[in-house]
This record gives sequence, C-alpha cells and structure tokens, in this order.
Amino acid sequence: MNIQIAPSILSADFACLGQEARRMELAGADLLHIDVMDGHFVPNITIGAPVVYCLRKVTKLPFDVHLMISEPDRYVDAFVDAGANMVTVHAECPSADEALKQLRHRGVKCALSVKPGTPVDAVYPYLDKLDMVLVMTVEPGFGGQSFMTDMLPKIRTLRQWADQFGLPLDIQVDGGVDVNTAPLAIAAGANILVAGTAVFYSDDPKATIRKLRSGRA
Ligand SMILES: O=C(CO)[C@@H](O)[C@H](O)COP(=O)(O)O
Ligand SMILES: [Fe+2]
Repeated sequence: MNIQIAPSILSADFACLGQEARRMELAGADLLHIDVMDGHFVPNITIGAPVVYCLRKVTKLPFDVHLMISEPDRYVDAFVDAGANMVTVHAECPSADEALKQLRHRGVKCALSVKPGTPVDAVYPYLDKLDMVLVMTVEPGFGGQSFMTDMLPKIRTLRQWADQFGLPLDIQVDGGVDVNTAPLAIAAGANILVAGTAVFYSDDPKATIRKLRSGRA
C-alpha cells in the first residue's frame, strides 16, 4: 500500500508558518495537515481560512484541512476558497452531513472523522460518498499526546469495509503517530499518517518521514 505522510502544522512554529510549510515540503511530506479548532468543539483555538490562504502561496503541498469546529457547514466554502484540497469534518457535528454535501459540490476531497469515543459505525452510512475516514487516536485539541492503541480495531474495520465494498477509501490516523506507533496503524490498514510532534520536533524530518512511511519501527 502507498503510505502518505501528513505533517500537522499544529506542532510548527506559528511565528514562521510559511517557512515551516516549506521545510515539510523539502523533507518529503505528501500533504500538509492543517488543524482548525474553534475553542468550542475542542478546548483550543488555532487558525482560520485567511492563514490557509496565505500558506497556499508558499507551498505546492496539498492541504489536508482537519476541521475541529462545531459548525463546519458555515466554513467549508471559506476553506475551499482559501486553497484546501481535502477537508475533514467530524461525525459528531450535527451539520456534518450538510458540510459533506457542500464539499462534494465544490469538488474537493471530503472526509469524516471519529473521536475516540465515537463508534466507527457512525461513518458507515456515508462510506460510498467519502474519500477518506480519519480515525482520531487521541482526544482532539492538542498535539503531543499518546497514541491510543485501542483505536486500532476501528482502522481494521474500516479497511475490511473498504475491501468488502471495493471502495477506494483512504484511512487516515491522527494523534500520537511516531516511528513506534506508525507500524501499528499501517498494519491495521491506515494509509495516511498525520504526525505533528514526531516530524516537526525531529532533528532530521526527512529521515523521520521516510521511517514513518516504511512502516518499520
Ligand atoms: O488533530 C490533531 C489534534 O487534535 C492532530 O493533528 C495533532 O496535531 C497531532 O499531533 P501529534 O499527536 O502528532 O503531536
Ligand atoms: Fe489533526
């Protein structure tokens, strides 16, 4: 399976985000994961569409926007206009369905995410309409937390459903991914790994990205 690595800019130096994005591009990242938090869906606040718009000018990396906001339907257009290539909304949000419809209408890749406490069954009705499912392996809100291995069965179930129905579904894992936990996620069936701390704080991000992609500890 082709494994893609998406460094999460939540762990970047926000004083020089443009340089940080370029640093990840040069290190061989496949995507740039952009965590958007509203202080309501999660207890943290990060960035909005204007920052995405500015970043779009400095890197060619596809933007993988992870919306941790309570009303994603209100902001989908702004993030697509700003340059998002794929957008993830949370299954726990009442307007997730509407946001997915808007994303499909705009022609960008769309994904649903489940928090650790949300059963993976929540995404089942949407499977054939999704490009990706994001399995959170930490409680969303902050970087630098430990990978929850009890989320691995969700990844296995998703891969089994994708195989069973012949769906070209990407399975992304986010939270606590490092060189030790990446092989577990890949073995379970994940093919896109988000990594914040592990890549941004690495002395050699290029080597770390290569190692994460290899699936070997
Ligand atoms: O969405 C989130 C956190 O809510 C993530 O994307 C984190 O930013 C990942 O950071 P690490 O756990 O890899 O440090
Ligand atoms: Fe994220």
